[in-house]
Amino acid sequence: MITYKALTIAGSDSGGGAGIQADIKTFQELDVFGMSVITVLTAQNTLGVQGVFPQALEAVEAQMDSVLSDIGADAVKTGMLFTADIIRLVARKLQQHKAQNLVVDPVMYAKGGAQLLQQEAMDALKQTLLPLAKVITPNIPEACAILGIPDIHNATDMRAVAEKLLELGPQYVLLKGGHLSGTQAIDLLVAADGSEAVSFISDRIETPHTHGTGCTLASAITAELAKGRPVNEAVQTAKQFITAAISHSLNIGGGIGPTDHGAYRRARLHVLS
Ligand SMILES: Nc1ncnc2c1ncn2[C@@H]1O[C@H](COP(=O)(O)OP(=O)(O)OP(=O)(O)O)[C@@H](O)[C@H]1O
Ligand SMILES: Cc1ncc(COP(=O)(O)O)c(N)n1
Repeated sequence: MITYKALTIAGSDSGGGAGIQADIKTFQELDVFGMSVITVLTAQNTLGVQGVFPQALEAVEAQMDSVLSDIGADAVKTGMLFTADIIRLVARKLQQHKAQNLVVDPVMYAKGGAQLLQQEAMDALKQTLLPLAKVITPNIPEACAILGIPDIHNATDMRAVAEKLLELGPQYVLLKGGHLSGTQAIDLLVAADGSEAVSFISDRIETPHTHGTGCTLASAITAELAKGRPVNEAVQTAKQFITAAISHSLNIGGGIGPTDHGAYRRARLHVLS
């Protein structure tokens, strides 16, 4: 029986691999009831982003009020928010509804390069949303953009970048190393309470089909936090989930294909049977 509830506040990806669609699939696969607040509609496929249509602020506010005033959420994730006004509204409503277990994925660019956060929205992200987060999950280019520093290119520099991000107020920073080269995909978790940094390491899978990996990882963390798991355990399960999904990524469409959100469950069923 599903008893835990998670909410994603993000953009819709018509292609189904990232955004709201990836998040809801991930919640379902991890046995958590999924709900959504759609901030932006994107016309998107494996080839790129063909259109970006921000929703009216009233529409975003009404969705948040509907869900949080009645059903509530054990954990909340934010993804593509696009404008400073949407970010400020979302932050205000999350505080008003006393949202718990907030995971902020500071989405800035799609894999194909399309801009998913307006340049002038960076200050709003830093000042209003990041301080509310339990966990933030930047990739390396996003982390460096937030800090206003040049991109880093090796895993040893990740610790300093992640710790600098803690100064912006989140309780944990999970810095994703998917954009580095090398035979391993290394993510680093650091905590504001001073506990030991932890690395989550998997073999790097050779595939171009990684559309939506960041969304999927963050929503898997959110699902596990909704169940009451500690952050370390939530990230560990999420890393297993995304590694399985990338291992079975889908060569559909003519560009960067999505991952298989069902792979983690199927692997576990296989082991259990
Ligand atoms: N080729 C790969 N093989 C194995 N794991 C990977 C690979 N690429 C990314 N990952 C893992 O996938 C997760 C997402 O990392 P990534 O750095 O790709 O995020 P992202 O760039 O934010 O994703 P997106 O662009 O989809 O938002 C991390 O756990 C990362 O280590
Ligand atoms: C609506 C939406 N949210 C997030 C992403 C990032 O995912 P990716 O970088 O894998 O394209 C995206 N492409 N679309």
